[in-house]
Amino acid sequence: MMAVAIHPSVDNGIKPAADGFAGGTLVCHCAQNPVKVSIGSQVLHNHACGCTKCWKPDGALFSVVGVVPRDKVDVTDNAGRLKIVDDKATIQRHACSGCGVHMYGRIENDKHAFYGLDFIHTELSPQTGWAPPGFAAFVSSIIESGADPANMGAVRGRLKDVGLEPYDCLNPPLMDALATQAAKLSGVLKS
Ligand SMILES: N[C@@H](CCC(=O)N[C@@H](CSCO)C(=O)NCC(=O)O)C(=O)O
Ligand SMILES: [Zn+2]
Ligand SMILES: [Zn+2]
Repeated sequence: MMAVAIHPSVDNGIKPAADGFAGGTLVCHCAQNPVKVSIGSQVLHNHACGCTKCWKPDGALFSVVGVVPRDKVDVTDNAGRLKIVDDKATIQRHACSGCGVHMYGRIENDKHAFYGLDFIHTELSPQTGWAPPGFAAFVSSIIESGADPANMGAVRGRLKDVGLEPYDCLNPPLMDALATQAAKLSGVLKS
């Protein structure tokens, strides 16, 4: 049986991070005058994401998305074409209105555990050396985009085979960070 396709950067062999790698340029898919975003940091918490909101390349079941400090994100070319996909979402995804690619996602709520971090897709960069995805998040959510529920065993099996532990939310460290922030905001945990 053919292996389940997850995402091109996973299916074609996950490439390791390069020591000392400190960023690159994200380029949208427009053939002319692409939007370009300069990233001055290695990516953190990179993961495969099955949610309905993260940008996926054509034919992929998952996106690959990670975070960088928002002050390391600089739109250098054609910023005027960026539009916010859903300004009510926690993560405001700035997409190219020409090709639809999401260039960065920003959290504007300064009480959010991940405030200060922008979400990016490193596959948009010609540079190599980005930290690869380390786990798979929101795996069950691919069903919301039309994936066959009967195929979930095969999908989770394939993710495990390539070393991406499947979770139906985020991984334990990130879920702990969200819960810690909730406990601090409610006063249960003194900060
Ligand atoms: N089942 C929903 C889940 C969507 C969801 O909660 N996505 C997460 C992860 S995105 C990157 O890891 C999230 O934090 N979303 C906030 C937002 O998207 O603004 C679905 O699939 O839609
Ligand atoms: Zn574009
Ligand atoms: Zn997502």
